[in-house]
Amino acid sequence: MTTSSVTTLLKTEPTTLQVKVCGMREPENIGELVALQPDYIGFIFYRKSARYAGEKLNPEYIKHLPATVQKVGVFVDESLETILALTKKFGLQAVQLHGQETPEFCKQLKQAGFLVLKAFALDDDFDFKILEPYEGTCDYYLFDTKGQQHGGNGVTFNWNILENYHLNTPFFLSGGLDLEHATAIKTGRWPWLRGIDINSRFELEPGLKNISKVKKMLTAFRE
Ligand SMILES: O=C(O)c1ccccc1NCC(=O)[C@H](O)[C@H](O)COP(=O)(O)O
Repeated sequence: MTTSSVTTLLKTEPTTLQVKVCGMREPENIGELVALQPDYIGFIFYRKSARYAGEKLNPEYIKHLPATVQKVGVFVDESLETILALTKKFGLQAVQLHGQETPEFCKQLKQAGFLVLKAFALDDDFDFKILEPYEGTCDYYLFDTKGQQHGGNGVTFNWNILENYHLNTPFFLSGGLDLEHATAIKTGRWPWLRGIDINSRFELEPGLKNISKVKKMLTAFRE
């Protein structure tokens, strides 16, 4: 098989979209979510977030969640030292970076064995060229909506901008996703889309998810 046919295969082969549920912190709520077997569960370690999980999480409880769900720590311009300490404390397999983290920083975490999602805040003027130095330094990009907060703004961006995506790193779609978007996302207009990230549109209050609503989204992506 030639390099170009491998590339074509990789870009067009249908894949099941993965689902990440972000902003969890209440033990019972976490237990109910994990029972639904999402692909990823996200804990926010950014103090200014309304979903900051930090001290609320019991490290032993989080460490021993079933291995079927990958645990993601969400950080904003945090030091490498702190990220490494928190991943160890809570047994996290993945890190999601929502600040101005450099390609070198992402690479260090990837080389340390973590799955790395680098988030970018998109608006209509976003230039995907700025992602070029990040190629090969992270596992996924996470395309979120540019807003007042570093994340969790609850607003979608104009997905038409994704037509300009020209790189080779698969990405997660994020930013204000709700049940009503499931069909449009699944129609698969974006060859490099590998998953979705849901958060505030599935909350009863910040940090507490509406489990039956999350279940509907998971079902929509698995049928
Ligand atoms: O959710 C937050 O409060 C948050 C704060 C700072 C950095 C990241 C944050 N969330 C990260 C996520 O992965 C969210 O799911 C993503 O931003 C989308 O959130 P939403 O627009 O509420 O669906």
